[in-house]
Amino acid sequence: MHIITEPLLEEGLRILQTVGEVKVLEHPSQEVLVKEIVDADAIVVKFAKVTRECIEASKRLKIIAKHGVGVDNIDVETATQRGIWVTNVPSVNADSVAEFTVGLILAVARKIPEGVEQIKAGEWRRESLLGMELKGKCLGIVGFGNIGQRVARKISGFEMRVIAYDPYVSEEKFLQYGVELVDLNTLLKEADIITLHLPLNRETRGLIGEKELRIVKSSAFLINAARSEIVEKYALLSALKEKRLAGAAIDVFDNEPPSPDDPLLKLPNVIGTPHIAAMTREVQEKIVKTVCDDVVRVLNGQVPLNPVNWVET
Ligand SMILES: NC(=O)C1=CN([C@@H]2O[C@H](COP(=O)(O)OP(=O)(O)OC[C@H]3O[C@@H](n4cnc5c(N)ncnc54)[C@H](O)[C@@H]3O)[C@@H](O)[C@H]2O)C=CC1
Ligand SMILES: O=C(O)CCC(=O)C(=O)O
Repeated sequence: MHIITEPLLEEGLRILQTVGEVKVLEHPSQEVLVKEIVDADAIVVKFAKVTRECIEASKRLKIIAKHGVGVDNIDVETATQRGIWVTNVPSVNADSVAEFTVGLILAVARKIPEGVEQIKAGEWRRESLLGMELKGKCLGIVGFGNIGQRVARKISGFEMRVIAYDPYVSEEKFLQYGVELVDLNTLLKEADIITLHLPLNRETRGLIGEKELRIVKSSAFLINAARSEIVEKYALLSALKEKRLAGAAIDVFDNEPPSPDDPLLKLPNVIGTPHIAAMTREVQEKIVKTVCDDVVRVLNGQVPLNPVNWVET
């Protein structure tokens, strides 16, 4: 039996049904997931948390397949210890996320959502919507992997200076994209727009905190379409309230969906979107096939094509 924790395109169900019965749980609580995972051979997961408790409750689990890139909602360490494959779908959504990031940059720098709100409310207060031109400004990309590199490529027509920080990518890669490699402090100091494209893990949780937000220009904007917890929420709130940061565009929240009372969403200089950077028809159709194909491979005794862990034999 395989479990799916959120609704899946029909094509995915069809592929999974070739190797067994499929049970769709719609956004299960931890309690339900711990119970349902006991007899599952495979689990396909979008946002549900596959914790140590879940993994330890499972008796037959062979693969936890992430419908996306970031595996921060899966306890990969415990899965690895127990010989369970964890897979993801790298790079397939990178172009859509990069396109969306460019959209967020334009939206926040040019106050597009506020303009839309004004005109729908029958208002015409153009002077309150003075934006920032991108030409000649500096874009700072933190995390220069699949998405970060595509953001650099897609923004090139805007004639910005592009700098990036990523301690794990070779210098040649930055040269190839015409991007300056800098350290994090330099990036925070010099960027007019800072955009995050790195995974959430022990090293990156809270990477952008009080100290870092005190370095940024007060005219700068922060874009977060990576993971919320990379930025310390209360440090960000203070920076925005005290106008030490001009604005932020955020696609990811610590509790999704966020409460309508989330203090970040109450701020006029914050744009929020409901985790939709990868939500294009093209991406969703490709992801579902890749994620389910790896489930089939593992249940047929083969090695998956997109493992994020390894299993000692
Ligand atoms: N909002 C959304 O819908 C989506 C969000 N994401 C998030 O974006 C993240 C990045 O995705 P990809 O670019 O596809 O992943 P990727 O693995 O291709 O690139 C991530 C880059 O971050 C770098 N990195 C790791 N630790 C770092 C650190 N401490 N400082 C600076 N750089 C660091 C890595 O070296 C790598 O080059 C994902 O992990 C996921 O959390 C991904 C897809 C959709
Ligand atoms: O759109 C989705 O399903 C999740 C995208 C995401 O956050 C990821 O790929 O890590």
